[in-house]
Amino acid sequence: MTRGRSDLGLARRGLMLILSSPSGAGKTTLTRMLLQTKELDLTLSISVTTRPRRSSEVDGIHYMFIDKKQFDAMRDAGDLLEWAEVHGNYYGTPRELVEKVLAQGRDVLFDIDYQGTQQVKQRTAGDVVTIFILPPSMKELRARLLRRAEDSPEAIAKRLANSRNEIGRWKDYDYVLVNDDLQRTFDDLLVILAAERRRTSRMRDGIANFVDNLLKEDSDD
Ligand SMILES: Nc1nc2c(ncn2[C@@H]2O[C@H](COP(=O)(O)OP(=O)(O)O)[C@@H](O)[C@H]2O)c(=O)[nH]1
Ligand SMILES: Nc1ncnc2c1ncn2[C@@H]1O[C@H](COP(=O)(O)OP(=O)(O)O)[C@@H](O)[C@H]1O
Repeated sequence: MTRGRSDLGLARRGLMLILSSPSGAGKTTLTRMLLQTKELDLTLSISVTTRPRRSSEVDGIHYMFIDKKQFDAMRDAGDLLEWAEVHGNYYGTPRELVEKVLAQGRDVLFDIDYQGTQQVKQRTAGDVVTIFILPPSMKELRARLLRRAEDSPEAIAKRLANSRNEIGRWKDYDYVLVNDDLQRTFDDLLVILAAERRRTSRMRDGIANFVDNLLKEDSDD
C-alpha cells in the first residue's frame, strides 16, 4: 500500500472512521462539520441508497440515489464493500473510492449503520475506528427528527421505533459520544481522530525511517 503523510511528515496508513447513531442523533451534522474542516483531509464515502432523496440532499454529494435493480446489480458484481437494509431501504458503500483513498494513505469517513460497521470490521479490522453517537434523551431525539422536518410522519415513526434496537449496539463501538452540546461533541471527535492518527500501528513505517535517521545522527553535533 502507498503511504500517506502524517502531520509530522511521517508516512502512515489511512484509517476508516465510522460514525453510527440512531436517526436524528446528529451524525450527518457532525460529518458535515468534519468535512468542512479542510485541514483534516477526510474523504466521505458516498453511499448508494434506494431511499427517496430529501429536499436538502444533492445526488452524488450526500448519497447516490439509485433504484433496487441498480442496487442489486452493484451488490452482485461485488462493487459494494458492505450493504444493509435500514428503515426499509437499501444502503451500500461503493468499494472503489474507499480503496483508492486508503491506498493513498488518506482517511475515509463513513456514516453507516451497525450492520455495515460489523461487515467493514470483519474485513479490515486494524484500519477501522468506530464511534457511536447517542442522543441526550429520547425526547430530544424525537424533537430533532421533527425539527429536521425532512421525513414523512411514517418515516419518523419508523426511525424512532428502530432507534431502541440501534441504541443497544453502543457496546460494539470503540468510542461512544453523547451529542448534547454540538460543539463539544465535535471537539471530542477531533481529539479521537488526532489520537487515532498517531497510533504506532498506523505510523510504524514512518517512525521506523525516522528512528533510523535519528540513530545515524552524530550525537556530538
Ligand atoms: N450499512 C450501511 N448503512 C448506511 C449506509 N449509508 C447510510 N447508512 C445508514 O442508514 C441509516 C439511515 O440513513 P438516512 O436514510 O440518511 O437517515 P438518517 O439516519 O435519519 O439521517 C443511518 O443509520 C445511516 O448511517 C451504507 O452505505 N451502508
Ligand atoms: N447537538 C445538537 N443539538 C441540537 N440539535 C442538533 C444537535 N446535533 C444535531 N442537531 C439537529 O438534529 C437534527 C438531526 O441531526 P442529523 O445530523 O440530521 O442526524 P442523523 O444524521 O444522525 O440522522 C438536525 O436538524 C440537526 O441540525
